[in-house]
Amino acid sequence: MDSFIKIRRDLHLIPELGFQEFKTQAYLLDYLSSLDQERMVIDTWRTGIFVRVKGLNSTRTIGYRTDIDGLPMKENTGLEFSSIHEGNMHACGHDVHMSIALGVLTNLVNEPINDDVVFIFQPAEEGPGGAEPLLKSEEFKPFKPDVIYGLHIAPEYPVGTIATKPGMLFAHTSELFIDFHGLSGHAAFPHLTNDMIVASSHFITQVQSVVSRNVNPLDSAVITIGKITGGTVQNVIADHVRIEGTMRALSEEAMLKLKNRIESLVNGFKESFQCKIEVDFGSNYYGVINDESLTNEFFHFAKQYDGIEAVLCNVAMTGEDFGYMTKEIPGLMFWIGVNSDFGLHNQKLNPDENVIPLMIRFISDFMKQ
Ligand SMILES: CC(=O)N[C@@H](CCC[C@H](N)C(=O)O)C(=O)O
Repeated sequence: MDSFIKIRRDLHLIPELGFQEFKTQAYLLDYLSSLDQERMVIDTWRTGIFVRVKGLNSTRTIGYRTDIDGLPMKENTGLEFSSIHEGNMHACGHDVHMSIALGVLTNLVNEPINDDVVFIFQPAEEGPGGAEPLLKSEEFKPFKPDVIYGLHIAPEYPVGTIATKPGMLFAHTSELFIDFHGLSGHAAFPHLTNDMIVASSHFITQVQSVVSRNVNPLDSAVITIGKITGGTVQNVIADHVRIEGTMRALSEEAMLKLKNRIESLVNGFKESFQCKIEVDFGSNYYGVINDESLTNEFFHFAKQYDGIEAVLCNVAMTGEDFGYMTKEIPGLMFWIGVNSDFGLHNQKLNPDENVIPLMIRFISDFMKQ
């Protein structure tokens, strides 16, 4: 088996949530210790790692970022190397991202190019967001690159396809947590209680009209509620419901509109349901905006590369805190096809591992050119 497919499987076994990637960090550091130390400068930041691979005659520093965290989801792939961390899964491909990063890094240590290349193993992409604090950290300062690249697996494309576009690739995002507090009591005496299941259900229905009625139809946005918790038993009225979701928008104005409308809806609901409601917008990611000239140069290279099909894609409503990096540093993110019947954040996501050696070769060659 290809050694980087083996690494992907090892990492797939041990998915960890944001800022708890201790075993993952230890695994990565252990692998790095097996390479020629003369060529590398390594530092850690929380559960992340920075590695500078020294070039032969460097005039600039190229950055390459991979995310390293998993999701709080139970895996259902049936794979022999399924997660041994019950309730956590690499369901967004960060195991594949890491193994590709290690492969490219290894190639550049063994066959250095002129420029320095900084590899960023970034924690907490799925939440609460590692990129923003990482960029502000003291540890990052000596590693800051002049340009930055990152990739993301795309289940819907075949292996060998690369998709990206200049300008906005991923949306602005904001998490959404809302707690409804009422009064519990006997199911038979609703008039003596304040039922938060009824209040929150109305809210969930009404919040959908924010996108359809308040956002300019030419300016896309999404509000998704992914989790509801509340109540204790079928015949007790619930005094607390928590809804958890995420909002996506293609402009900062539209995101502000979503937040303002939610605040006003909440104020109305407090009045109409006579309850206490707390809103928390959690972590917010800036949209991923690809640098035009880096994208064109990359596209030009990919178009003539044997075994790669480069396609222009549409902007996606996915979020990525790589957006904080492209805000500060000219950068490019691209999708890589992994041909899975099940999509991102699905319990059965099963990327085709042939993408790993192919992308290691392609990205190493891109850096070498
Ligand atoms: C690529 C991808 O799937 N990213 C995540 C980022 C989540 C950000 C945050 N936790 C949120 O839910 O808003 C995504 O869900 O798009």
